[in-house]
Amino acid sequence: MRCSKYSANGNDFVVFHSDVKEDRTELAKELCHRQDGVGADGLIVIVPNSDYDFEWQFYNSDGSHADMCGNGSRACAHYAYVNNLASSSMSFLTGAGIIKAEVDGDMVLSELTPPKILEKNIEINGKSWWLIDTGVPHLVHLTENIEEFDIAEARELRYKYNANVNIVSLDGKNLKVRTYERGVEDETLACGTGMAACFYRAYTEEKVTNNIEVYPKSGDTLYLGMNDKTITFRGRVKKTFETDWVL
Ligand SMILES: N[C@H](CCC[C@H](N)C(=O)O)C(=O)O
Repeated sequence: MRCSKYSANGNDFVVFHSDVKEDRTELAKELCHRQDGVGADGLIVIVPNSDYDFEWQFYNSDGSHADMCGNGSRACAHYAYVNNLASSSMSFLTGAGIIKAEVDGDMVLSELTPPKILEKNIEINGKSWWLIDTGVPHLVHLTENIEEFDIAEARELRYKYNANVNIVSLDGKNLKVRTYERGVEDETLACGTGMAACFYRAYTEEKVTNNIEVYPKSGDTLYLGMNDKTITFRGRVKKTFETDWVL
């Protein structure tokens, strides 16, 4: 069975496809373990679907299921295309709904599900958070200093709101984002739905225009824009390893 490792701007995933949709919680924990396994932030398994190009199963590295993963959707689309599971333009079923993706070489664009502002102005310790759903829940705080990311505070908020936790700062007309990811239980080098939530808050508050660049912890460049009601998310993905692995 083909099994690939992808990095989507530092957010990394093990990806394979199977005819069988089954619980892979334990496999996700094993494969994602940084020392005893392949090492990744998540596991993506592509399975057949009668209505769309395919369906996916997404697991965080702790084995928890998540409905959506922005970076994972781009890695998954690239894997599906290069393994002839879909054409370069595809639609696939996730826990958050249908995701459309377009593969152009190593650049992949995902159209995320319509963002939803769940709560505004959650005042905690002098910070004002918005809770935004971009396929999974994200707390977003607009900061002056992106270097000041209090991981302990982020971890506390992650459990209190069962959400990923992001800080975002303006960088000219673009944005810098840092994310503490639920299910990885640490800061990751990039979080796609997190960048989308940060973009959506800044855009809603008219602090940025449409179609901007967003720079995650890895320093890579991602491109985000509003397309009527959905957020488009584009950037490079890199296949870092591949094996015809016997499961
Ligand atoms: N950890 C997230 C899922 C992965 C999100 C992130 N990797 C992305 O690129 O959107 C959660 O459990 O809500």
